[in-house]
Amino acid sequence: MTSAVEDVVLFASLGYGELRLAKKYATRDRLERLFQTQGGLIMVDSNGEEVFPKDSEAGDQYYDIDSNKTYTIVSEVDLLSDTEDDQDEIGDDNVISEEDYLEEDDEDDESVELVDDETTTNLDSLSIDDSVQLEQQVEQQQQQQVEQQEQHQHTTQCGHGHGHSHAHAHDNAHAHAQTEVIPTIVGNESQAAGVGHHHNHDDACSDCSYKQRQAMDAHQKLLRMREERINMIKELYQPLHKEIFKFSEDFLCDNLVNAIKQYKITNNPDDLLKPLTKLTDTRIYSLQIFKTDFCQKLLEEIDQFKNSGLPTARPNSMNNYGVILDEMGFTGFFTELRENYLKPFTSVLYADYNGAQLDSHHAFVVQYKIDKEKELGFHYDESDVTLNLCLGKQFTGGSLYFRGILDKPETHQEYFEVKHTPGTALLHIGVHRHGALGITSGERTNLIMWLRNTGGKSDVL
Ligand SMILES: O=C(O)CCC(=O)C(=O)O
Ligand SMILES: [Fe+2]
Repeated sequence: MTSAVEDVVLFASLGYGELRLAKKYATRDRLERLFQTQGGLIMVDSNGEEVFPKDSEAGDQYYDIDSNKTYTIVSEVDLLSDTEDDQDEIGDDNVISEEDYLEEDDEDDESVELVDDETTTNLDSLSIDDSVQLEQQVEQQQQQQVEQQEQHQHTTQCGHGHGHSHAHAHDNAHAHAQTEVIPTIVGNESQAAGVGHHHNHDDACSDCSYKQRQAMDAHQKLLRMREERINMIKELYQPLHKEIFKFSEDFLCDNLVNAIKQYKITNNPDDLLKPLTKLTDTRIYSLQIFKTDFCQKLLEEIDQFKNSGLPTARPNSMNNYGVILDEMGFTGFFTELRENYLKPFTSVLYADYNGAQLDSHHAFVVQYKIDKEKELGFHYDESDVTLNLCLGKQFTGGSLYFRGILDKPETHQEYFEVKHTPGTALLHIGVHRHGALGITSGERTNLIMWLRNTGGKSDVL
């Protein structure tokens, strides 16, 4: 079942995220389903040349592609319908511009206007009959992306690339400067496709503009893409530690479980909060959640999953090498953790940030390696409350830093650094602005849960 890591190919779609997938799974049929390319799929290599599938004896159509390279997947339907204007609209929610941000600061105005810095995709002149033109357009697109990435790296030195982070998000965290900086909101697929904040969007569809409907179509497509990945993983993944997929209280630290039990009897918040350490007045807390044995097994399971070559989407718009635990089959596990073991704490600590009304989560791991991605730029999360738990392995550096809560300007001068230690979790407000410093050796894997209130909407990405 395991395939060497070098068999993995990166498939980038225009506007619908990226997937890592082993070559052996990259059949035309599979890719059409994974990318929901209605009307046909066009694959283009990094030189802008179209790659055509070849029939195999078994009847599948494979591509002659190289491991560790990136190929762009284009849907013929998207080529026909996308326009530059539509793409301009996409990504509007992702970033706070410097001007707006400073204006907000100067005027002490709570409302932040969001503007678009996202790479725009100019596809309106494409015709599927004209493959030469297509190649040129995709090549141009790729070139633009490379340039944007370089620009981003020069301005932020955070090296995330892939056009989802933003050139305006200056990362001067290392300087510990007292000057104000601009965080990026880090989202997941919906952010990448520009349909972020859909859970706040009311359902008055008859009032929706054409562009809003398009964003909702994009959201539906992302949901179908996720469903395809989950189905494929369910069908083909062979777990290493089957037992950890089913939640058990035995995985949890005793004093966490005991505190919750005691609180249920006494209803005294002091009993509940005993296992927590308050780190700042801005409400960052640390606690132990899982026993070491569970953390170890989860790390091994993540390695097993990555080596399987099954489809792996980026866990958020800024980290390239993590995995989404929900897609691996852990949704039930984390729902139980959220409802029965985290919500008691978030209800008491973060009632003013929907802590008592959490009904959804996005659970994933971020990974940093010295020779790949070392750090995470300055941002805030697409969550109400975030849990950040260090699983391991061995590393130096990689501390998390916090610089005030987005909607509380009086806290913006904060600079607080926390060293990650395996087994320890942090709880913080989602819009508490933060980033991760570069690791200086080894490998770091953290489990992140973005905890949210969606108002009962189940189709949140
Ligand atoms: O690297 C970390 O520990 C932070 C990750 C994080 O902030 C995020 O994924 O939102
Ligand atoms: Fe974060």
